[in-house]
This record gives sequence, structure tokens and C-alpha cells, in this order.
Amino acid sequence: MRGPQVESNGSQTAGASVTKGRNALSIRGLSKVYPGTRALDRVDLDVRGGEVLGLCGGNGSGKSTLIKILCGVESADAGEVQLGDAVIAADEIKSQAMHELGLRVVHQDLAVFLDLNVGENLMLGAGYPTRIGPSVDWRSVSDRARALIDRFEIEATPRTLLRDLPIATRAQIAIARALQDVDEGGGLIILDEPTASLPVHEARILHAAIRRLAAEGHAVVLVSHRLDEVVALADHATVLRDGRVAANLAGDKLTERELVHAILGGRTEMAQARIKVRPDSPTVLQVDDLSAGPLQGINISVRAGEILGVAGLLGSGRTELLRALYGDLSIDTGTVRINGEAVNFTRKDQAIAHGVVMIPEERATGGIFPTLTVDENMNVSVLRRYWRGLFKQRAMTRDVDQLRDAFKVKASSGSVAISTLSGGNQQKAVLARWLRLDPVVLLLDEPTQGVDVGARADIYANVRRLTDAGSAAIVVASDLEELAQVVDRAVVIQHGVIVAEVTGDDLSAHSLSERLYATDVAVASGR
Ligand SMILES: Nc1ncnc2c1ncn2[C@@H]1O[C@H](COP(=O)(O)OP(=O)(O)OP(=O)(O)O)[C@@H](O)[C@H]1O
Repeated sequence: MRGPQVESNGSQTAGASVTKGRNALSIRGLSKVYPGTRALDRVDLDVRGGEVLGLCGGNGSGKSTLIKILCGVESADAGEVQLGDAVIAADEIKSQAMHELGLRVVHQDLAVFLDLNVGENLMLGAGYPTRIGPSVDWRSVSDRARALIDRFEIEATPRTLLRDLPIATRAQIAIARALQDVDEGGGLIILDEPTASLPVHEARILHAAIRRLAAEGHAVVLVSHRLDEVVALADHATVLRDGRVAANLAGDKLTERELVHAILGGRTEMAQARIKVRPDSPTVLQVDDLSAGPLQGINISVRAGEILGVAGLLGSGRTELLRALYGDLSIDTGTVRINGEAVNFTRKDQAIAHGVVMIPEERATGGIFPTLTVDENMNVSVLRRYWRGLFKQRAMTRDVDQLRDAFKVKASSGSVAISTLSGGNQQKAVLARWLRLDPVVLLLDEPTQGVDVGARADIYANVRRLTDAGSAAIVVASDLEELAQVVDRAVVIQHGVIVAEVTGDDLSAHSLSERLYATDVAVASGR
């Protein structure tokens, strides 16, 4: 272990009191009530140095609340937390004290700066080394960055711009930045859905990094809805349900099946049946030779009743395809037809008026209106429906109540701010808003990011209900298992070009990922 160092910002190296193999974190009786919601109810949890603990649970089960309390962002009502040797009453947790004890949290949004380079991003966590006077010692920035790059085995140089790195590498930089002033193996790091937006091969990079953290002796708490990765990485898992510990699973009990069982409790997981779309089913969406932004020569057609999947790496043009169809990215050449009618949307409202809606990946910026209530968020798409001379408030309230139930939006009432809902429940509310329009073409970009295993099935069941009624849907998802399970047919997009189509019995995560990477080689070699 390295000894304590005085950083340029004067703080001392943390983590001395969290020792490998000993209890890194013990939580006892943690409780928290929000108005109308018992978010945590006498929760106990333990993780030791050198271990990965999976923290699982459905949307709204209390995971984020637990993390916020540990960070001192929210105050608890009751409970006790032991971090290393320090025992703290949960209602007295202060963020600075927890930081000094070696607690670090890396959130899904990573909080890295894409237009700064690796060295600059890393130094943002510890303060820039300075020479005499106020000038930054750039040589030291570079040397320290290189040392961290080596220590965390990151494939980048100090001068690489974050924008040019894969997201998994950006996540490694966020982790390195968080842990740089913690003794090697002396920290407790909480990773909050670090792989939620990563395709399989990038998630693997991060998995290896997480294993190395534990092997060094850090205690890792991994919050994830990807149950396969929890099984692969975690030594044990604590499952929350409705704010309570529903199960502690370890050894041969730590399986996807047991996790699903604990997460869902009495709820059942719905299997998604692939529908055989009839060949005489009319074409709803026809795209010919479309070029827009990075996209070139795109040809697709989607029939009534069909869900088309789009598999592609980040930056492949998969999101731009949806945006081009939604009037959010201007089309350079080519034609788009909806039910036979040629359209050229230059604004989203034109698309919506034609029954084309898109649910974007960025829920916080493109999906919710954070200052509005849950019901207002679900009603914005249909307000005009209720103006019939007078505004039919009662009818709107009745309908939105039913909608909340149908989409299983978990909220103490429809009149709380949507920002107080858990991430997955926000997503369900956004989906309800758009599906109630009965769109002709539904475009979904990563619709289940941050959504629990039960709600995922609910979401796709709602999409399927829509397509069964004659609409068409296009789904972009990084999770190829999920994509293969829920769509009828999939195209693989690479560098703005569709390079493969996968149908029928051939449609599996394996075949999709094979084509994703095989074609990558083909495109890279200029074929
Ligand atoms: N500021 C708040 N005010 C009121 N209720 C809140 C607030 N924050 C969280 N809640 C409620 O507390 C419960 C637990 O939410 P939390 O965000 O901890 O769930 P989660 O397990 O992190 O879910 P997800 O997987 O969807 O992110 C939810 O019912 C949520 O609506």
C-alpha cells in the first residue's frame, strides 16, 4: 500500500480504515420514508473488502435511496452504518466524512467531460498540480495521469479526448478518477448501473475492470438490472423489494432465476412470444435509399404487426436512424413512406401528427418534464382530446389513473413531481404518454435502460399490444439478448450502413453479435 500523500488540494489519501478482507461496509436497520412512500424499511447489508456485492431490486425498490443516504445526499430516518472501523448513526451521515473513509460512487452518467482529455478528466478529481504561482504543472498532470492509466489498465493516453474513447473506457476513467486518492485496495466503491448503456463487448471491458478492483481488495457494490452480469461478477447479492431486503443470495443460490424470483416476488415474468408477421400484412413504414447524417443508403420496410430490431454499436448511426424518421435529423436523400404516403418531416410535431412517435434514450433531457407531475407528464400528449367546449378534467383524471395502473407506474400519487420517481418508473410514465396516442410507427431507443426485469416484460407487452393492433415498431437496444427475444426481425447497422438482416430461427443474441463484429471488420477493411 502507498502511504498517505498530501495532494495539491491539501486532502489526505483516504481509505486507511477499510482493510482488505474485513468488513468494509455494514448497514443495520436503515429506514427512510418519503411523503407517501416507505423507500427503505430496516435494511441490513454487508460487504467486505475484496468482494463484489450485487445490489438488485425492481424499479422503486430503494437502491438509489440507499446510495443517496450513504453519500450524505439524503438523510435517513433510522439505522446505523459501519464503514471500516467507523460507526455512524445513519441520520448523521455527512458526505465529506464518508469520502474521507474511502466511499466513492460512480453514477451511470459518469460525469466525465467529453471535450477534455484523459489527463484533465483525471485531475478534476484530485485538483491540478501547480508550479509556483497559479500555473498548472502540465508535466505532472501527464505523469500522474499515466500512472493512473497504468494502475487501472486503461487503454488510452493522457492526451486522448474522452469523446474519442468507447464508453466503457470513459467509465474506467471515472472509476480511476474516483479512486485515485484511495489506498490501493482500501476503498468502497459503488457502481450505479455502470453498464446500462454498454453493448456486450464494452460491458466485458468494464467487467474485467470491476474484477481487478475486487482483486486489489476494494469492496465493490454493483447496482445493476443486468442479472447475468450480477451472477457473473458478484460474490453475493442483496435484493431489495419495496424497500425491504427480499433476499441475500450467495453461492449456488446466486442465479438469474433466484434473482428474478426475489426481485419480482409474487409478480410473474411475462414471456415474450415472437409473432409470425403475415406476409400479406401491409407495409406501414417504407424507407428507400435514405441518407441522413451518418446514414447512407438505408432501405427498410416494416409491416403492420411487426417489431423491427436495430443492432449497432454506439456511434453506428442506430439512434440517427430513428431521429431521421422522427423529423429530428434532416434527410439528405431518399424517401420515407408511412402507409404509402411519402413524408419528409423537418420537425418532430409533424412526425407526431402523422402518428410517428419516438421515445429517446436520454430520459432526463428528452423524455420527462422534470418539474411537472407524473400525471401531467402522461397527459401532455393528449390534452387536446379533453377540450370539448369545456375542459373535461374528470375524464382526463379517470383515464390517467387507469393508465398509471396499466403501465404499473409506481408513485404514491399522480400528483407528485415525476422527478421523485425511480428511473424505471419515469421510463414507464414516458412510455405511457406516447403509447396512449396509438402511434402508427413507434420508435424506441433503449426503452428498457434502467428498467427492472418485470417492467421490461410489461413494456414490451405494451409495445406488442400496439403492433398487434396494426402498428409497426422499431427498437434500438444494446442488450442483444433482449433484442433477439422481443423483435420479429433485426437489422445490423455499422458505420451508417445496414450490413445484415437476421430473421426467423437465426435471430439470436449470438448471431446478432457475430454479425455486429464480423461486419465491423468488413467495413473497417473497406469492403
Ligand atoms: N425525493 C423523493 N420524494 C418522494 N419519493 C421519492 C423520492 N425519491 C425516491 N422516492 C420514492 O422512493 C422509492 C424508492 O426509489 P429509488 O429511487 O430508491 O428506487 P430504485 O430502486 O433506485 O429504482 P430504479 O431501479 O428505478 O432506479 C420510490 O417509490 C420513489 O418514488
